[in-house]
Order: sequence, then C-alpha cells, then structure tokens
Amino acid sequence: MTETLVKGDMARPVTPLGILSEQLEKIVKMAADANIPVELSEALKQAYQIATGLDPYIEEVSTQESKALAGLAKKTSEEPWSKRFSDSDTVRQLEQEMLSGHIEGQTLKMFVYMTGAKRVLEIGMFTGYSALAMAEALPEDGRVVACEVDEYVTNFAKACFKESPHGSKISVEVAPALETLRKLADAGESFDLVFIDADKKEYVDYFKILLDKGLLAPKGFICVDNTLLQGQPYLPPEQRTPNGEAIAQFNKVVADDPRVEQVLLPLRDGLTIIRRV
Ligand SMILES: C[S@@+](CC[C@H](N)C(=O)[O-])C[C@H]1O[C@@H](n2cnc3c(N)ncnc32)[C@H](O)[C@@H]1O
Repeated sequence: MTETLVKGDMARPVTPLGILSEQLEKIVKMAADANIPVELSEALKQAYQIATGLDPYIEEVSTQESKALAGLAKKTSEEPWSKRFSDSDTVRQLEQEMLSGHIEGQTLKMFVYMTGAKRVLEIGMFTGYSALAMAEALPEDGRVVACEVDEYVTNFAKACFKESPHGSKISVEVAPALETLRKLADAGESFDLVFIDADKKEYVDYFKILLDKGLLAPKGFICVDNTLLQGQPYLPPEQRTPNGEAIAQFNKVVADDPRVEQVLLPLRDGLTIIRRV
C-alpha cells in the first residue's frame, strides 16, 4: 500500500516515502512479468515491504487522534475541492493532501507539551487539522492564532472547531499571511511555537519576519512543514517544480543563518525544527 490520504477523488502519494513506495510497487509488478533471478525478485519484495509497511506501523503504535480530529480529516477528504475552486468558492486550488494528518498532528501536539508553549502561531491553516491538534495540547488559557487567506476553508475549519472543546482556543486571521505577520509584529505579539505551512515561495519571508520582528519569543521554536517536498530539494535541480526550488532555497537560507540551529526530520514530507541560538 502506498501512502495516500484516506479516500476521495485522486488521492495521491505526497511524501518521499509515499512516492518511493509507489515506484517500488511498479517495479515489483514489472519484475513479476520479467524473467529475473529469484534473489533479485526476493530483494525487491523485501524493499517493497519495508517501505510500504513503515507508515501503517507508525500509525498503529502511535496514540490515536481525537474524535474531532478524525472527523475533520474525514470531512476534508470528502469535500470536492476541485469543484469548489472551479465554482470560485475558494481563491486557489486546495486539495485533501494539504492536510497534515495523524502522525504530524500528534508530533506537533508533543512539541506543545514538551515546550510548554502557551502562544502558538500557525501560518497556513487549511481545514484546521494542525491548528486543532496543537490546541488540544494547550492549557485552558493557551491560544492558537491561525493565518489563512481563504474564506471558504476558514468557515469549513471553524465549523469543525465547534465539534471540539479545544476549538475555542483558536482564532483565525483571514488575510495574506505576510500582512497578518506584519500586523501581529506591530501589535507587539510574540509566540512560543510557530508552525509554517502556507505558500512555499514565501517561506523565506515568513522566516525572516519571525526572527527580525520579534514574533518568535526568545526561547521559541519554529516548525516548518514540507521541507523535503516530495524529495525535490535533493533531486537534480532540473527535476524540481517551482515549489521544490523554493524549498531548496529556504533550506539553504536556514542552514546559512548563524542566528539559528535546526534539524530536518524525515517525518511525512519533512519537518524542520528551528530555534534561535
Ligand atoms: C498545506 S495547507 C495547510 C495545512 C494545515 N496546516 C494542516 O495541517 O492541515 C496550506 C494553506 O495555506 C493557505 N495559504 C497559502 N498561501 C497563503 C498566504 N499567502 N497567506 C495565508 N494563507 C495561505 C492555503 O489557502 C492553504 O489552506
């Protein structure tokens, strides 16, 4: 089984491991029709099993998501996103694969618990999975400020937040994220934990504003999603999409910035954790 998200039209692999598993599946099928040595066939099968078994196993032994999060993920997978865009309900083409999901959500929850964060900023909310996951780990007086540019998906998320006792900890700023970040900085706000997950081409700008304008609290952490972007940053540059190129540049900017230390975790599509030194 390759890593795809729940169900819905056109669910597709969106992580390096998911894509690798899909490729291995094709190779195993081709090998079955070819006259190859038994040893090669066995080695291929084992590589396929190791790759495709990893995500289901991690899911199986990690704490299950809450009912509210499971409901939100299901509702997101059932939404006809292409139609919403062609009907001009959404300002851009959104897709179910944007949702971070169980393991990343559980990881973000753990980060909130581990850091004792009280003020969380999310840049790129979509239907609210990661925002709600982090809210679940916050104390009663904790707060998530979520930046989202799309009105339709904001209303979708707000309806889901009502299904959770933690939804009231989330407030949404509906505007281009850079505008919201400048507004929050001007208001003197700062955050213990920031999750960047919006426009890949703006990642460098988000990162710089967070550090330059004091939005990141002195002992705060930034988590950045999709920093492996389907393997593109480490593939030959001619194979990269514009988003892949943007992420490759972002990763280099962070690596070259002496103000921070960071680690890129191979979780899902890549999650980089950054702190100020
Ligand atoms: C990958 S999704 C976020 C997924 C979400 N964090 C989750 O875990 O389910 C990216 C979201 O960022 C929003 N977005 C993209 N560009 C933006 C911008 N410039 N300002 C604010 N939101 C933006 C998109 O509308 C989309 O909903």
